[in-house]
Amino acid sequence: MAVILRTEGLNKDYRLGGFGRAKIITALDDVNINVESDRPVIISVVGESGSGKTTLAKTLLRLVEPSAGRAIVYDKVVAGKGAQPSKRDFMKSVQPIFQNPFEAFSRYRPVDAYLFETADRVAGLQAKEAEASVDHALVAVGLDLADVRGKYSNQFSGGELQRISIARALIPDPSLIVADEPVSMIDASRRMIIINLFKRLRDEQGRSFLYITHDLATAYYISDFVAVMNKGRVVEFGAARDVMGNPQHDYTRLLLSSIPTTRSRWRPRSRIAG
Ligand SMILES: Nc1ncnc2c1ncn2[C@@H]1O[C@H](COP(=O)(O)OP(=O)(O)OP(=O)(O)O)[C@@H](O)[C@H]1O
Repeated sequence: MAVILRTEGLNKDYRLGGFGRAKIITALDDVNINVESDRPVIISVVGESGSGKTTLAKTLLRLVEPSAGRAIVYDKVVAGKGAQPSKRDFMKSVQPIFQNPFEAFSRYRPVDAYLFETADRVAGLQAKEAEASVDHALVAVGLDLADVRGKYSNQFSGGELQRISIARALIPDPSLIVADEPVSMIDASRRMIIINLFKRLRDEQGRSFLYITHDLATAYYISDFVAVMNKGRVVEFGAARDVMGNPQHDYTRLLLSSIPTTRSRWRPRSRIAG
């Protein structure tokens, strides 16, 4: 079994204010998560605003350096002491999807230019391979190169643009995709297209996901594992059916009680390792 994601004593302190008036904000406080599996998984991180979810995502994406501890993705230390892969190797194995697809693409540059740039600079593909890889990635998200070539971000809906972001993330053939609130800016009617796409990419392409969300309903629906964060700490972590079906922590119960209608419809996936 591979260690798909493990964090060991992960800590992140932000220092605010000048000398003498400095205030320390502990965004991650001894975060320990361990997911070992022989199949790809979707791990959701839920918690209210300010609980540290984005800081965890940024740490795994190497956008912030942890103050202590380390993170392991697919058996490699990717953040903290002893981080192994070079930047390019790292970007091939862990790719991001961000909240606002309109911020990911400038309106003055055709979106396919971003895809070809990723194929060249991150995946290291030659022109012909790049063309095939970009098209393949777009087909995986329900589009193709002919739909996208030469068009600008304002010619797409938020949902389409987020699917193009996902295609971009697929081009380097990553093992883990870190998706920070990927549907919160998308029209409610189109959210499930993205959520179902994550499931399909897990099952058909073997990608694992870290899905960061406020939305417990979609977390219920797609997760194999769930981490519940509160004030920088992971207060509950485990197989989704355990955390959501039999929460042990008061904070998890509080979160769950805020969505009673969805909870009553939730059913665990039978193949979750337990
Ligand atoms: N660059 C920063 N400098 C200082 N404090 C920060 C910085 N980034 C985050 N924080 C603080 O760290 C804590 C955790 O923030 P974080 O964005 O990780 O939470 P979150 O759970 O993702 O919240 P949200 O759901 O609102 O995005 C908060 O108190 C936040 O104000």
